[in-house]
This record gives sequence, C-alpha cells and structure tokens, in this order.
Amino acid sequence: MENCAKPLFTFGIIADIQYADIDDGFNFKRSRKRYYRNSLRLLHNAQKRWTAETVKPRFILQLGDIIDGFNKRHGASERALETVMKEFDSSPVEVHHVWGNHEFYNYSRDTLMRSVLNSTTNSEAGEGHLSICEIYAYHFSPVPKYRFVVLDAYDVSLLGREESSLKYQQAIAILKAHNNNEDLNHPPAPVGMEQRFVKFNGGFSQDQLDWLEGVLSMADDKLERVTIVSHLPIHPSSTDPICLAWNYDALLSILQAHKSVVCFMAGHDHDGGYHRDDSGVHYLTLEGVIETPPGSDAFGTVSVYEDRMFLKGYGRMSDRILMYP
Ligand SMILES: Nc1ncnc2c1ncn2[C@@H]1O[C@H](COP(=O)(O)OP(=O)(O)O)[C@@H](O)[C@H]1O
Repeated sequence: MENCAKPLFTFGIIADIQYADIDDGFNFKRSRKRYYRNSLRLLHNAQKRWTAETVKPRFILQLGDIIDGFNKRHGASERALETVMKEFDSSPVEVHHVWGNHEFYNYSRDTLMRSVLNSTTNSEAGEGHLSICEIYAYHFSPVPKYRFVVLDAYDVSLLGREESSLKYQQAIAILKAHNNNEDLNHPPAPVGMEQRFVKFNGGFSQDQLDWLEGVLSMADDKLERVTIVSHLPIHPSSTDPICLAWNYDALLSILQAHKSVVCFMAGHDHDGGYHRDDSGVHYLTLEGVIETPPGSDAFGTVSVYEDRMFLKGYGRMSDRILMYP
C-alpha cells in the first residue's frame, strides 16, 4: 500500500559498514560474528537497490563507522576508504556522512575535517554548519519544509580530541567520574545505563546543544519536519544502554521540546532498535552492515509523505511506518 502513493522524496539509510579487507571475526564479547569483506558486497547491494528504485533517493545517510579500526593497524585506512567511497561514487547520489568511533580509530579529527567524510561541503549544507571548535554538525533542507540535522556524538570524547584540548579534559573528567577501570573501554557496571561511560562513546558539548536548540527553534517557526542523525543512539529504549551517548538525556530534553522533530536515527548498536516516545518522536537504531551475514542485507529506503515517512527495510532491517507526531 505504501508503495502506491508517490512520495515527496526518498532517501537511503545505511549504518556501520566497518569495511576491512580481512577475514571474518567477532565483536569484543565474541557474541556476534563480523563479516569485514562481505560488508562491501552489502553496500553494493544497497547501491544497486537505490539505483533501481522508482523514485531515486535524493541522498544517502551513512550513519558512521564506514571502515573498521583494524585498517589502521594494517596501514590500510586509505585503501579501505577509497574502496568504500568507490562504491558510493558508483552513483551520483549525494552521501551525508556521520562520524563514529571507527572514524576516529582511523583518522584524527583534523584529517576527517579535510576528508571526503566531511559532507558539509558537498551540499547546500554549507550554510548550516557549526563552525566552532571543530564540531562536525550541520543541517540541510533537501525539499522545503523538511530538514535533516547531522550531529557530532564524539564532540566531547577521548577519541579524536588532542589530549591538551579542553574537550579532552572535559571528556576524561566525565569518564573518570563514572568509570574506575584502568581500561576505560571496559564498562563500569555489568548492566544498566552507567555502562555507557566507556571510551568508545562520547557526548555533545553545550555549544552543540545550544546550536541545535537554535536550529530546531527556526524549524518550529517554519513548520518544518526534522530528522536528526548521530552515530550514537540517545533513547534508552531504542538500544542496548552500553551504546548510549553520555549526555543522551540532555539531547532528549531538547528534542522533546520542539514540535518540528519527527525522527532520530543512529547506528553503533548493530542489533538495531526502535522506540516511539510519548510525544510521538521515533528513535531508530539501524542494524549494522558489519554483523549482517552473507545472504542477508541491512539498509533501507525512506519515502517521505505529507503525513508520514515509510521505511522500506531490506534484509534484517524492518519496514516501519513513521507517522509524524
Ligand atoms: N568490555 C570491554 N572491555 C574492554 N574493551 C572493550 C570492551 N568492549 C569493547 N571494547 C573495546 O572497545 C572498542 C569498541 O568495541 P567494539 O565491540 O569493537 O565496538 P564497535 O561496535 O564500535 O566496533 C574496541 O576497541 C573493543 O576492543
């Protein structure tokens, strides 16, 4: 039924490709298999599908961790990124890149800012980016009345910040207040929300929150529908709590105070997740490509209508009707 009506526009979504030219392996806990080479094939499947869609996507949202941190160890970061970008470049559709922990395992923040993974420069987004303290956050409006915001979940983090920087100092103070372990990638508790205080996560600075507040107030005034994306999930009911952004609660309060907000999308938790809150905002965590076995898929095409978005999921990503609040 959803496929019959013509959408206003469509866009593609994909998360945690984590490509590396290495044999299959496992996650840290050895509870999930990782298919490092196959992830490129699954990206190829996604590109093929998007190219064949009746209504071609206006853009693709790549939710972060595009290549795996193992590449760095093998001196293969450049080659891996070129390989993945070649696949994306096989179609002319613009890609909006989100930065995750694996971006910072491979590159410094400076390098990322000057790389193909900085998508502020390849769209009308140029006007809408946050240009302080090297925060990678911007917004764009592909079609009047619809806006997308890319957030930087590693703004305050040990990853990608110089040890001498204020942001690093803030991050270490937050982590050490919650986590006494010598290895800060080891969670401070076996269950519950405190688990999120690990080095492979991060948070949003006050500057970024203030900027977002301004963008959403403008969107409210213009009666726009806003979708926000970040690598880290922010709703505890949409993810394993170990994957949450450190100050997820600050972000939730902002989102819930703005009527323009429709949807929040993240990656990081490869199992995926979904929750709709009391104000009707949808929180989607997308299934990760890297833990998707050969023969299946993990990507989606979102069709945008006047009253809803419809996510057509492929492989282990479910279809979802996302009614506006
Ligand atoms: N319980 C843990 N104790 C110590 N290090 C961990 C733990 N869980 C994850 N890590 C480390 O944190 C990093 C990210 O973990 P990983 O499971 O690989 O996450 P991702 O899904 O981002 O690849 C890796 O370097 C991993 O070795």
